[in-house]
Amino acid sequence: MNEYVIGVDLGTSAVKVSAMDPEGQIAAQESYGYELHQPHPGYSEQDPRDWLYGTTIAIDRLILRDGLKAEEIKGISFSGQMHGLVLLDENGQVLRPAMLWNDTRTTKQCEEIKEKLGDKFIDITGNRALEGFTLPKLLWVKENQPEIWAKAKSFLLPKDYVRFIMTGKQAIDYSDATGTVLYDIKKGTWSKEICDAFDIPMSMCPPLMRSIDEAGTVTDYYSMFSGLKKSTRVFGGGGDNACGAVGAGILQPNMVMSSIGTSGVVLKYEPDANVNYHGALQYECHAIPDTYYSMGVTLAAGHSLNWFKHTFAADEDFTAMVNKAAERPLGANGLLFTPYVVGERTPYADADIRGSFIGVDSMQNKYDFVRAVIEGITFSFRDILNIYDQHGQDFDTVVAIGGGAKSDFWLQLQANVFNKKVVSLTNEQGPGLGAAMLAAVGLGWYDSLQDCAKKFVHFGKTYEPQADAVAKYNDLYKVYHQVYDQTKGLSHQLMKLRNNWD
Ligand SMILES: Nc1ncnc2c1ncn2[C@@H]1O[C@H](COP(=O)(O)OP(=O)(O)O)[C@@H](O)[C@H]1O
Ligand SMILES: O=C(CO)[C@@H](O)[C@H](O)COP(=O)(O)O
Repeated sequence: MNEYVIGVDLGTSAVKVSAMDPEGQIAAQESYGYELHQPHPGYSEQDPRDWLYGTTIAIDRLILRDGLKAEEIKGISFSGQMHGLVLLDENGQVLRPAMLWNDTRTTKQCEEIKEKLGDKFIDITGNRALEGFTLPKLLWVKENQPEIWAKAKSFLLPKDYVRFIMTGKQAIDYSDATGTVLYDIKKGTWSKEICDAFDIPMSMCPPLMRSIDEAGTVTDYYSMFSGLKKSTRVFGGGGDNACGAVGAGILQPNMVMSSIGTSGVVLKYEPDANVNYHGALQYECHAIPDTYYSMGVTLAAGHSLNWFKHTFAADEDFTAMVNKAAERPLGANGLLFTPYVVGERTPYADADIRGSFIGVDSMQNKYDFVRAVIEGITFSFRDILNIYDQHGQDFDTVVAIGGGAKSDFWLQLQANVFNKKVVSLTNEQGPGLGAAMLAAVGLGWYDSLQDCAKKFVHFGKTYEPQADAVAKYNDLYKVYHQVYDQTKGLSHQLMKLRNNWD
């Protein structure tokens, strides 16, 4: 009989499920998309039931369309969009739409946290309080929706909610727990000091577990409507960036990951909890037991390109559009784009900054704009790489993952903008591969994630920096780097007007 694990990648635009065999071969993949709701500037919400239905339909398709037998599915694990708040009542019912990682309505709550705990907050959590994180969202609900807060008994993060419905048990893994900023990264427990400071009952924080540990098996109820066997073992899983790093083989400090999904991430493996970036980068527990990672986040990486396409090139094929942009000259005929279309996180934690096109010229065409968007997103990653440089962190290889790594042109562009060797993966599935690896190790198919990576992770093409392009991008980046400071005041004024007129 064949045996498979399923990696569920619960992303922002869609859920993708990948069935893998013990040799690391993909047996089948399915996905299911869902809506993102942005009812006001800064708001970003999804209905947790959409994640549940999407995941169940995608798994069903593995069985019904792709011919996997339910009894062959031995284990499931998850990669989830991080930080999103799913608030539950005493019966485990969802109390309001989930507030997502790119929801930036919580600036006031972040300031309150900073005022109350200052640098101590960074010492405890390894992070600054930023709008996207879970604690500020809890405080926002407490302040603005007291009738909902009164009913709230626990919270979960997105993938934990899906796992809860599958297994009937509430839990959160360490990698996602760090992203709540309610977690003491050095002690490895929920922080009583932070819960007490903001009057969050510790009983709301779910039990903690390791990413490779078993959370339970499939309940009668979920088995009945999903078609999965009750014996299928369900493992903790991790935040999407931790899983992305596992699936990209980022298992040692000389490698970094660059991920272009809805968000953009530059991530570095860290062996212990003591490296101090003073909150300039996020610091999180890894999905690999007892290790960590640091990262910087561009809030709208793929999202900027998606926005542009939906708004100005809705009928075009994505790949064809990117290929036409590749034919435009380097620097897009003098057009520069900053990808702050939903605000920014790293290096500028600024919910009110907005994007700009600088250098618009009547001789440019649509594909110059596409090229400028792609170049601008990549420059925002260089802003993050600068922080590593400033802290004396060196590395030689960038492993590229995410939707953006589907394009040869964008991979070469990354090598040229970063002036580093960029490596792609042969089976680019993003964090879903990492999630499947967590289940494979949880089942005991491998002793460790490092062992599993030898079979599951395959590096593909290498993109070397091209000297001429590197020099030109260095010059362009110097201009890009000034745009934030020079547009900040204007963006803030516009946001104020918008809010007043709302
Ligand atoms: N063919 C392509 N070439 C370049 N970029 C692409 C291509 N297809 C998708 N993308 C980008 O990848 C992003 C989706 O990446 P993905 O890793 O699937 O996101 P998420 O996990 O956040 O849902 C899209 O926002 C889009 O900008
Ligand atoms: O907020 C973060 C990391 O801190 C994001 O990376 C989210 O985890 C969402 O990721 P994608 O949907 O882009 O994969």
